[in-house]
Amino acid sequence: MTTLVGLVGWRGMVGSVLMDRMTAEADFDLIEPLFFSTSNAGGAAPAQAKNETTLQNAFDIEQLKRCDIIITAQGGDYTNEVFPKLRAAGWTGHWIDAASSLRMNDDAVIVLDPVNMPVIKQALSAGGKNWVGGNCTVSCMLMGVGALYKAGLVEWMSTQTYQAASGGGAQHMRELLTQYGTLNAAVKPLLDDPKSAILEIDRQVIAKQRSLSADETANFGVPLGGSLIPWIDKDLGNGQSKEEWKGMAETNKILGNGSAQGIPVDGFCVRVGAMRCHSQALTFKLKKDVPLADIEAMIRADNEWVKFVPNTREDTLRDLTPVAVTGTMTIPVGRVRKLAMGPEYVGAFTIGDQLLWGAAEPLRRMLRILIDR
Ligand SMILES: NC(=O)C1=CN([C@@H]2O[C@H](COP(=O)(O)OP(=O)(O)OC[C@H]3O[C@@H](n4cnc5c(N)ncnc54)[C@H](OP(=O)(O)O)[C@@H]3O)[C@@H](O)[C@H]2O)C=CC1
Ligand SMILES: N[C@@H](CC(=O)OP(=O)(O)O)C(=O)O
Repeated sequence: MTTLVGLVGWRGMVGSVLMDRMTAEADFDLIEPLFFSTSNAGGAAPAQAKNETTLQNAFDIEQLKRCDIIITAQGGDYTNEVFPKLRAAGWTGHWIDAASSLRMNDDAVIVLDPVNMPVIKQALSAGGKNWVGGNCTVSCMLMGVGALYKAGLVEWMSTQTYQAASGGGAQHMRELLTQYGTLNAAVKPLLDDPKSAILEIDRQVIAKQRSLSADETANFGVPLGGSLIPWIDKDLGNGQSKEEWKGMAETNKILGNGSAQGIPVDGFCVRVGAMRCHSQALTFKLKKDVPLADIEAMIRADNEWVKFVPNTREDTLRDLTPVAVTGTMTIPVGRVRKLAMGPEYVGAFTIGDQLLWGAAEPLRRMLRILIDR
């Protein structure tokens, strides 16, 4: 019998990327999809529908209960509301989720199978049913440099992130572009005049940034275009942002090290004016002095998506930017070099499309793991 797979959140940003990937990989050939909506129940399901061509109400527990597997990119509020009701109603199917709500629950696995297939398999054989995608920066980082963790070489890691507007969602991307447009328009006559003074342009830009309307900063709270914001997600009250906290908690959970202790991972998470793709500068303290050639070989051999970028200006400019990576499954790792602090200190820079490896792809692959069993 064909597996009935409920899809919730399929038209959102993560959901659309998921749909594209499922279509590209012919996943729909293997399942009977049942599409849900929080806003358009009774409407027409997308073209990938087969027998079930009407959108179901995403809050209808009876309809959800029909599914063998539910895959959701609808968001944390939806998960918080529906998941407990569904389990309380006796549903024993597999729940695959992009939201962070259930991530740290003991009965949930953070799925990133190229990195933690053994953890997934162990949970599967123990009857695990809850599968959650990791935080985008964590997943992309581990896809790039997971080899060093797997080899047991990492004593600690510090990460400084440069996270794109898309991490906040569609409205954040629109807001960033609107701000860039407003700033450009404010100085267009001066820009068009090659003889105009750059400091006058700068003065007018900063004046415009500081006077942007509330509408133009409704999502980020402050201007991002031509600026940056060194805080992402909630304030934990101990000086750390929640995004920064996830670095250590999720890395160790993904690796099966447990969340309370494990390898120290910490740093600063920063929103920058990139459209899509999260970038990060990594500092490793390794447990021993490992030759750079060995580090390169380990990173290159880890998985089929990682791309080692030689540490030259030319290679970096060509292959190690969000513009180069957006929309691709490639995870480049470059700028790998020993740092001045000593031979065990290694620096690296990596980028990942946070809508692909950072969100949709680990979910899609978990679906395939369940179907292909
Ligand atoms: N953005 C990111 O980089 C990442 C996001 N995630 C997580 O994934 C989840 C979903 O995030 P994201 O995809 O950004 O959320 P979106 O806001 O893009 O989509 C969520 C839902 O909003 C509804 N919606 C309302 N208006 C529109 C519209 N105009 N176009 C499309 N959908 C609309 C849709 O529900 P309906 O069809 O029912 O109306 C849709 O499923 C969140 O939990 C997020 O934390 C995880 C990792 C990375
Ligand atoms: N917090 C990420 C996006 C995200 O959705 O993360 P999480 O899945 O951990 O809530 C960002 O803003 O870039």
